[in-house]
Amino acid sequence: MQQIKFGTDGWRGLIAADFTFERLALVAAAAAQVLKDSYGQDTGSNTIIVGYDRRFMAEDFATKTAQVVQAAGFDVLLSTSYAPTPAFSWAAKQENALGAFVLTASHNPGGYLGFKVKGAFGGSVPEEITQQIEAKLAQPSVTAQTPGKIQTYEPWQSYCAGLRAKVNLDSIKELISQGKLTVYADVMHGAAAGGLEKILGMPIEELNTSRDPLFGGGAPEPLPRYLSQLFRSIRSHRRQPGAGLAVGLVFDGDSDRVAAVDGEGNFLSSQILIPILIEHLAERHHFTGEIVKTVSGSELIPRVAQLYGLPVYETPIGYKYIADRMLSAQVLLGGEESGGIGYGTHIPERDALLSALYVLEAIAQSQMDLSQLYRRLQDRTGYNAAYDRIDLHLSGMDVRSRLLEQLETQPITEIDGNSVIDCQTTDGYKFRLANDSWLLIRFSGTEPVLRLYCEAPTIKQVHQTLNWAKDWANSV
Ligand SMILES: O=P(O)(O)OC[C@H]1O[C@H](O)[C@H](O)[C@@H](O)[C@@H]1O
Repeated sequence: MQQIKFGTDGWRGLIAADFTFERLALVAAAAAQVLKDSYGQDTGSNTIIVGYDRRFMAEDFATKTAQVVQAAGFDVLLSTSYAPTPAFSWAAKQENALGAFVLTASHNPGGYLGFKVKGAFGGSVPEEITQQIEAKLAQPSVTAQTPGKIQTYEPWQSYCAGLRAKVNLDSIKELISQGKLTVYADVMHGAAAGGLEKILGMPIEELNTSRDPLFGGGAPEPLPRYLSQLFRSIRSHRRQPGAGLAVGLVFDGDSDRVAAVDGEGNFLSSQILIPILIEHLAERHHFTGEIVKTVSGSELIPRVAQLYGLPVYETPIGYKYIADRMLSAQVLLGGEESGGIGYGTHIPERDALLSALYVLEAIAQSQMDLSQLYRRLQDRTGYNAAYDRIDLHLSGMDVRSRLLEQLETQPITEIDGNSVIDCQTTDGYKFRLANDSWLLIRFSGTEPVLRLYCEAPTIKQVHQTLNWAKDWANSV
């Protein structure tokens, strides 16, 4: 059995092996107490929201959580259905609660469940708080003399109303109802199911809608290898005579990560969506504020920010760092490579449905396909680059130590024949190369993998550099 440890966002574990009712009870009781100590004074609240996604027995684990939290003397608002994680972060803030516990393992495969802790401010709690929770696990749980109350909570209504208020839905709905735009939403069997239709109030083409706790044998992660049905749908749309614009929007298992497929059938990760969204929000909404990116974010992000005179702030990888910045500075948008994008107009939290709505608004108001919007940005900035990432599975912690030692003691000065001109160590090792490219070598904080990220002028160069890095890692 693995030790209970909070990773980049929450505690995750294999159902029945690590993630059991018994261990969940310990974590929930400790986390409730820590939320009270951290946010009790400011909120004057004694309430915790408990939400869940569509994973195997997620609602049962949520009910167990609610019972434990109630027994510890807290009032609970227990969700009446699955909903996106950001809906529960939103609820924590709207209901002036101490925070929210969300039973979700996000984009991980079906064998996993997890416990995310959101604070009263409406986002993931910082590391100090998860460390306090871990420290409390060793102490015996307190049972209050007077248990709290459990009430039910409908999570969609307030959340959808909040999102509707942020976008011009009419322009989107008009285009859809005139047959000029077809919207495909791949909800990957996850918690975004039904979301866009609820917000738009009209049918769209939703894929992988059914609840499938095994996620079709894959994982609910917005990566091209899991999106074959979406690619097929867009291809067959293109073959229809007089087909209008089309877009595929992709949501991970708990709807905090987003990706898209353009009308030409190209996959657009958040590396491309973030620049498109910055342009849209700065150009058409006239929003200002800082752009927050992580070290793995595309170089196109600062180039587009520069077009609008927007300052850029860079953090290590993990949305918690972006959320922290959103709490202390005026941020327009904070986004990361893995698909999480959040907005200063909303909560300090990634929100895939809001991102999808802004993408739809950009298409509706420009009447352009995402591929055209991307190409135009490349022209405007003069920056054309390709990007990819590979994850290498590590056989054990000793491999990790060996690689780290190698990186520290034998600095890399040349990569596949290109000299290294700079090495940044904010998070992992980021090498800038003489041929206008960069390679980031970094250990994941959530899985036993070494991540290799690369951006270079052509996809061929990207793959050459990644192959070099793979060989380097395998040779150590
Ligand atoms: O690369 P990793 O350390 O595995 O992190 C990958 C991702 O994990 C979680 O989903 C975090 O909430 C994200 O902020 C982070 O980007």
